[in-house]
Parts: sequence; C-alpha cells; structure tokens
Amino acid sequence: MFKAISAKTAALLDKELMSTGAFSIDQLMELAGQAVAKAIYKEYPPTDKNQKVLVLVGPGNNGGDGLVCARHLKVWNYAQPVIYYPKRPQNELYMNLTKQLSDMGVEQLHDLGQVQSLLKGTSVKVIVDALFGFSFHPPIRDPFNDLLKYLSDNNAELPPIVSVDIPSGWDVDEGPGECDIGASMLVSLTAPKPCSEKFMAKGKAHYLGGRFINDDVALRYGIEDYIKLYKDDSLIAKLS
Ligand SMILES: NC(=O)C1=CN([C@@H]2O[C@H](COP(=O)(O)OP(=O)(O)OC[C@H]3O[C@@H](n4cnc5c(N)ncnc54)[C@H](O)[C@@H]3O)[C@@H](O)[C@H]2O)[C@H](O)CC1
Ligand SMILES: [K+]
Repeated sequence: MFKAISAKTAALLDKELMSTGAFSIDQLMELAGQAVAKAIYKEYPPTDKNQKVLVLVGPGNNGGDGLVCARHLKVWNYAQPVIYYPKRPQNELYMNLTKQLSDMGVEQLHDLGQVQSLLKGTSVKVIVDALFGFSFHPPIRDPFNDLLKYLSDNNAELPPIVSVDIPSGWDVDEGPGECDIGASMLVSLTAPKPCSEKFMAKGKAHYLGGRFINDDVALRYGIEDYIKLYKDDSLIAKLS
C-alpha cells in the first residue's frame, strides 16, 4: 500500500524536528536542496555546463530548497542556474541564500516576460519548480497565478520540470487542481505527500530526499520503510 504523510503531518514533523529535534531550518534546507540537486544530476546527467537551469523560487521554505539546489548545481558545474524569485520575504536565511547566488554570478530574472523569453530559446535544460511545498493552500494567488498558468498551458513545448516536494499548484493531499504544470520528475522530501500517488500513476520519475530523520522519528510517523530505501551513504533514493 502507498504510504504518505498528509500536509498536516508533514508540518507537524517539520515542527518537531526544529523544536525537540534540535535541528535548525538551515541544516534541513541544505540537505533538502542538495538532495534535489543530486536527483537532477542523476536523472538528467550533465551534458554542457553552458546550458541553463531555470529555478522558480517561491516565498517559503520550498523556495529556500530551490535556492540551495541552484547553488549546488552551480558549484558542481552542472549548468548555469538562473533564478526567478518574484516574492522575497525579508527573512535572513532567504536573503543569505540569495546573496550566495549573486556572489557566484547567478543570473536573476525580474518578470514573467523575461521567463517566457528565456524559455522560448533552447538554452534551458531543466526547470526546477520550487514554488510551493506542503504549506500550499489553493486557490493560487498573485504573482504566481500567471506563472503557473503559463507553465500549464505551454507544458508540451517546455523543458522537463522537476518539482520539489509537490508539483506546485497541486493540492498537497488531493492532487491536481486549477493548474497542472505537468512536472516530469518529483523529489519528495522526508516522505511522499498524498498527491504524489497521482504523480506516480503517470509513470514519471520520483525520488526521495532529505535524509535527516532518525529511526525513532521514522517509526513514530510510520515512514520507516522509506528510510530503509537509502543505500549506504546515498542522499537520495529512486522510488519510481
Ligand atoms: N521536513 C522537511 O521535509 C523539510 C522540508 N522543507 C521544505 O519546506 C517546504 C514547506 O515550507 P513552508 O515554508 O512551510 O511552505 P511552502 O514553501 O510550501 O509555502 C509557503 C508560502 O507560500 C505561500 N502560499 C501558500 N499558498 C499560496 C497560494 N495559494 N498562493 C500564493 N501563495 C501561497 C504562503 O503565504 C507562504 O509564503 C516543504 O514542502 C519542503 O520543500 C524544508 O526546507 C526542510 C525541512
Ligand atoms: K514545488
């Protein structure tokens, strides 16, 4: 039987890790974002470091995972990350992650028109969807509705989309909603969310990442079988 943790349980687990678990958000985000970068490297091996990876960054921690992922891909010379980060909360962690990218010369786009122009060319190898994770609640609000609608309407012509934790626009527990960006790959963090069962039914690539919970926590949340899927020192496991 497919096992998942609901949006509510995922938020509880996150809270536990960062309170009684004594983790900081920076630590968890680093491992989560690095796992996403690893999964991209494995599923879409590098070909030309001058190609681009467009990272769409949302306003919460899912966006933070995207910023971390962009940094690792740049350090590994995988390709040239380009970020589109339309709503930037004044949060020290996100500001630091953005500064790290600026210092590496990572290009930033400022409006949807620039995103569309970039995607009209052939330079983008992969799009990373780090817009929303387990705290998304429909309906989609500005400034993300036009972006998600554009991705949904043009999916057939776009490079593969890799979604971080959930395909943005999908309800975390129910699946496809007003928009379906047609992601080609999903990286579930800690454990899959209920909507990923509908993603897997499409036969697309699905990875697990965010290898930071101990056996006791895994048992209590009923996700111990996922933890066993990581081989040796691997940071990701392929689920399908
Ligand atoms: N334990 C783990 O697995 C970890 C996962 N991480 C990642 O964190 C996200 C969850 O992060 P959170 O900050 O709670 O929320 P989101 O990023 O999903 O989004 C919140 C953000 O989005 C806005 N928002 C919500 N709904 C809408 C809407 N309909 N329209 C527009 N905007 C919306 C909301 O206002 C907030 O600003 C998880 O999925 C993982 O990716 C951590 O990095 C590490 C631990
Ligand atoms: K996402």
